Amino acid sequence: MARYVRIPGSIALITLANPPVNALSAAVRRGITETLSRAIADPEVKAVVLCGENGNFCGGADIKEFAGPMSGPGLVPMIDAIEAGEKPVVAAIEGVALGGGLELALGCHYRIAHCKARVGLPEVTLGLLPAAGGTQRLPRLIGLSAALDLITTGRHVSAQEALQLGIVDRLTEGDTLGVAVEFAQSIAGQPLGSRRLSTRTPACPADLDSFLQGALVQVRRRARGAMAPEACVRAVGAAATLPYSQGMQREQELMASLFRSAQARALQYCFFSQRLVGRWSTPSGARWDSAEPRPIRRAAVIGLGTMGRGIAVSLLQAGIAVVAVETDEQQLEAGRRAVTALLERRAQGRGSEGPLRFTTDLQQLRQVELVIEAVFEDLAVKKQVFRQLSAVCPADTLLCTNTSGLDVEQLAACTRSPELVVGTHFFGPAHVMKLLEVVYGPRSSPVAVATAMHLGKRLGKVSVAVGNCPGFVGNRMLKPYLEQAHFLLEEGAAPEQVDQALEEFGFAMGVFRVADLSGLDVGWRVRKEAGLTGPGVAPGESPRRRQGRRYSPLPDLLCEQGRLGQKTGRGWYLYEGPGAREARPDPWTHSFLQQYRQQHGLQPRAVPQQEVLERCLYALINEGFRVLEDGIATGPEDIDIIYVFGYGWPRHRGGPMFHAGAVGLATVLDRLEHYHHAHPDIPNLQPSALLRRLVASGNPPIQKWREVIRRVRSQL
Ligand SMILES: CC/C=C/CC(=O)SCCNC(=O)CCNC(=O)[C@H](O)C(C)(C)COP(=O)(O)OP(=O)(O)OC[C@H]1O[C@@H](n2cnc3c(N)ncnc32)[C@H](O)[C@@H]1OP(=O)(O)O
Repeated sequence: MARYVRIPGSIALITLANPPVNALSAAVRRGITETLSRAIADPEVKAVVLCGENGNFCGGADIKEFAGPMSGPGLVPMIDAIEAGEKPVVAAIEGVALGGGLELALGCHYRIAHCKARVGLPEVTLGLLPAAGGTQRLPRLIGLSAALDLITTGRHVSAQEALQLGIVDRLTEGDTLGVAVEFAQSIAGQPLGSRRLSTRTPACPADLDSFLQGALVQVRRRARGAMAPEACVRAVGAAATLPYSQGMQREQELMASLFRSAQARALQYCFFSQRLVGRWSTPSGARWDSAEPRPIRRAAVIGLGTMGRGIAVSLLQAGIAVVAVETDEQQLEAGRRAVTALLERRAQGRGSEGPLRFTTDLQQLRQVELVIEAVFEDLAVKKQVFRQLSAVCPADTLLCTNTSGLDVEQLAACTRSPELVVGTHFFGPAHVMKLLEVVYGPRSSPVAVATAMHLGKRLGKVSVAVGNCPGFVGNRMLKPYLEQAHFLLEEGAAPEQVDQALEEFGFAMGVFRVADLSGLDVGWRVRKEAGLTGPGVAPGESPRRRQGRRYSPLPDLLCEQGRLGQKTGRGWYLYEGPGAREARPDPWTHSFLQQYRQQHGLQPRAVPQQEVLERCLYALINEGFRVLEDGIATGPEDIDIIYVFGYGWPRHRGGPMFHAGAVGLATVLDRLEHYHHAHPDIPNLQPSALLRRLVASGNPPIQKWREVIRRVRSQL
């Protein structure tokens, strides 16, 4: 679908028409090919302007087509034909020119962009590379170094940066199309020569080999195990060393190695899942398309600890006025300094922020439309805060709790309007991390859920609506994962061995390095409150059994030794000193584990890497199936997005539930049965009913799981 219009002054206008983003589907490619031939054949036409309908130039190739057989004209010959033509083609870029959309624009001889447009080659984020000449033309236009940055990160570039880099020739604040048409008239008949980017020689760094080597090291570090970034480096490297036609051949070969890869499938699944979670629904029938969010202009944050500070910054940056509340002047002052410093650090190049007020007086909340409570993670303290909030805030104020797993309904019960209470589980640092779990309680109203989900979007977060249970989705699933890691230490593994297996799988940090970073005392406090350790434990109870199941006291024992992680300079690992970050294996930990095993009569064994992965990951996945059975998450995509955006699950592996499907559900079931048989005292290894049902249903693709989930839920 591309429209063709002849406009006065010998200009042909070709408009891509495939809303919402004019993706280059087979029909659009056909449309461009045909209309371009028409323009070339028409002797009256002296120049062509290419634009997109609906305020968007083009969002790239149609990702939905990737799963099926490719049909219609290829992108490469289509773009080559534009570049090789004798009539100048001007791209008029509004909205976005991304991926194949930018490659199309690079095949044009001139590019004129609206000042609010964005361009980029985000193929790497889909497990691909820009294989319609992007890896060959962009370096020839802006130099190897800048092109490599854009292509390996996939970042979107503002129109201003695109102008500075030389990607676009001119910006306009007004009528992009009008400017492009006028420009096309002015250059009609001029020689095209080096406007054909394929004829240029790219500007390269002096020591090309070490530059490319350095780039490979960098991309490997950034996304461990991801194939596409490496392929991008190699393709861009080819632009520097080979003539254009051979570079294009290399680009095609590298693309062929990626196109049908499991990683590309996983990343494209993430793309669509990220959008799917926005179309939320709850068991009570509330839905994204029927519940109307309330506008939020003024909000309050209660508690200016680490999380509260980040939440306040996030709100302010979204242009929302914030009242920041602390209990006493000293804490308030500390909060004020921290928030101001964060805002200053992030100020450069950002838009205007909403006004900010600090107070210790809850009466100042009479005007706010939404409150986010971010006090200490203690139910009694939070209940007290909710009682106070309910007394001072207007009755229609939405009250949110930032908790990582406490019961939202118990807090709602402390208020006069329980239907206006939801959980907003931010991830730290809250102004950086992209995930927001929006937790609806049994009484949360559709408008409350819709407002929190909409707020998350305004804050630039990926929001996922989840049900109310201890730990919600993310932390609930984390528990069996952590538990397995501790059991593996008891059985003979070392922390660095477990971490290495997980890091080779793709996590940025293994479980023990993460624990040291976040502080071992966090979990210790939770376990004490749950009566698993400390004074709440019944006298005479075995240290390795709690509540009728296997328990590992290892992390408690470390805390009792004052080993709380990085902040104390020692945890599972040893650090240079308190606050230092480089983790070193600690002989103390090894001998502590040895003594522990001896004390409990445990015969250490060599734990294979595969067992580390299977037990940690499959225990987590198994809990994911239970989360689905219980209706806490609506579909596997919700879980996967939570894990990719909040828990460092490697994106190129799609998320835990996608990974289970990729490994094969029957395999996951088989391995869980095997491990449960070997460890009958670990209930988390017992395969869930849903997993069994999915296997019995013939291992359907993940997109079909929801049907089976509905059946299982209806029978429970
Ligand atoms: C032969 C192989 C060649 C590959 C080269 C390529 O071009 S690969 C594709 C490269 N392009 C991209 O990665 C861009 C992907 N899209 C986006 O980043 C964003 O969608 C956007 C264009 C920046 C627009 O963002 P916005 O927030 O405004 O909207 P949504 O993201 O919600 O998108 C609206 C709907 O459009 C669908 N969609 C977007 N891009 C594509 C695409 N390239 N192909 C197919 N569909 C696309 C998106 O899925 C949304 O659909 P819904 O059904 O409404 O969820």
